[in-house]
Amino acid sequence: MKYISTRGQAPELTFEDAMLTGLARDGGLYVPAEIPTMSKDEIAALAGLSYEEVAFRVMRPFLGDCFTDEEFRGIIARAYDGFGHAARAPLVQLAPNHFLLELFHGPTLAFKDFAMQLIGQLFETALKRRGESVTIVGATSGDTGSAAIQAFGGLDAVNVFILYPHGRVSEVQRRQMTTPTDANVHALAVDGDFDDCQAALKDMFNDFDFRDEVKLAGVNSINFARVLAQVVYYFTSAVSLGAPERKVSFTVPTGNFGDIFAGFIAKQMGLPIDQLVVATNQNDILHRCLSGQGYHKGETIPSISPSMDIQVSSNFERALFYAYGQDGAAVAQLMDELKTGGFEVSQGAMEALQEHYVSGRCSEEETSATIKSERAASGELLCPHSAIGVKVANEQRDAAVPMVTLATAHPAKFPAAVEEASGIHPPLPPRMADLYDRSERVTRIANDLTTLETHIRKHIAH
Ligand SMILES: Cc1ncc(COP(=O)(O)O)c(C=O)c1O
Ligand SMILES: N[C@@H](CCOP(=O)(O)O)C(=O)O
Repeated sequence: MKYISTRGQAPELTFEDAMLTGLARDGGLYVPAEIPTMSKDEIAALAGLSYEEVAFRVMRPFLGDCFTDEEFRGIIARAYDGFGHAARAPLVQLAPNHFLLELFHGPTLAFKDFAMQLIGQLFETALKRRGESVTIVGATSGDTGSAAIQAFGGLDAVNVFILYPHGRVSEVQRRQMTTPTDANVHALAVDGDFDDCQAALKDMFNDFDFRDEVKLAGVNSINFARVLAQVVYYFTSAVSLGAPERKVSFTVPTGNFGDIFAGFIAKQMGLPIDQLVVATNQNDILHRCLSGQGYHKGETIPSISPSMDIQVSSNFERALFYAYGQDGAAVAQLMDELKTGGFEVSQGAMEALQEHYVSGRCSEEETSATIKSERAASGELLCPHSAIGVKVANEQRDAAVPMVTLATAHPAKFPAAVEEASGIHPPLPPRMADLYDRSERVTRIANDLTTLETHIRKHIAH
């Protein structure tokens, strides 16, 4: 099993090397050279299995011979052991044929834990075997950072630096990043927005001297292992609703396009997915693009769903790669045009995108109204991101096909917005009830590559 870059100019790597490499050296993202498939019988056989067993069967073919079966089973078991729900990703019914997939029962209360807990264990196993260490730098709009700090905090072979946009994450998200006491994790509050943080991260990967000196690694969804772990819950939920005999649709609150792209991978593997619905907030570049208006950056407007305040959606590059028939040169050209503002999608590629994805947008008012109305209708208290999913799903869905909307975070991560909309203050789970009492450790830092790299070098050394 080999991994290739979306820009076609980087060396082909094994799963483990691609995982430890992060961004490809040509600036692209790694994808499997061929997507493994599962037969109808293999999918049907997943019914009734534990989340961990489904995870093993779905992900195993992507790993090649990098990990033994025994190693991989142990990794999966440890990854999901700390989840607060026996089903890991339970489905609840909102309305006839509309279901919510609760992805917020992990240690930091967001879907990121599904992948981050797994890759924490994968990194630890691989690095120990190799006798190597790495420097992880991550960019976050709030949830990736807290999940990474939780998963990698205290591990011997990694230093972790998380760049988050100063003043643009919720207080719970910030505290989850700034209160852990492990000496190997560092929260950096960058003067800028999430796109600035993600651009700085990619610039570090493209600065080969720095990259090689600090042994840079990435745990954002630029890392295919992150996406792979998220494929699993498409299978568990679809199978519990009757797949492979029955088609199932999914609506995904979307920002960096990693979660919905995991749905695309599940579909390519053979899972009978009808619609994959991209739900955006007011930062709706993806919705505009999928509606045929080209991909053009605008200003990021802060919203009550801050984790989705994104303009440059990293994994959209992977979607474009497949839409352009795996033409790395065409993707490289589009990404060059993006540096100066945006690009148009060719007619053929647009048709290919629209074959797989539909989209919708949700305004701030509609987000709040959905939190309120869904609480009244089904009793479910949604976080703002999940509310965006529910609103767009209701607009797009075919009543005859089961729709699964992904609930990507716990409402307690965004208490102000949820309380304002519903009048209900969502409490933090007991295990983190003292979050507001813990002291914070954070460095405020300029959005400047040299400053960031200097800071990282200095703190690795110490
Ligand atoms: C709570 C929440 N919902 C949705 C998203 C969007 O997911 P993706 O970036 O994979 O599109 C994010 C951030 O990525 C998030 O943190
Ligand atoms: N919403 C994300 C943004 C980064 O996404 P990733 O999937 O590429 O890590 C966040 O919470 O940080």
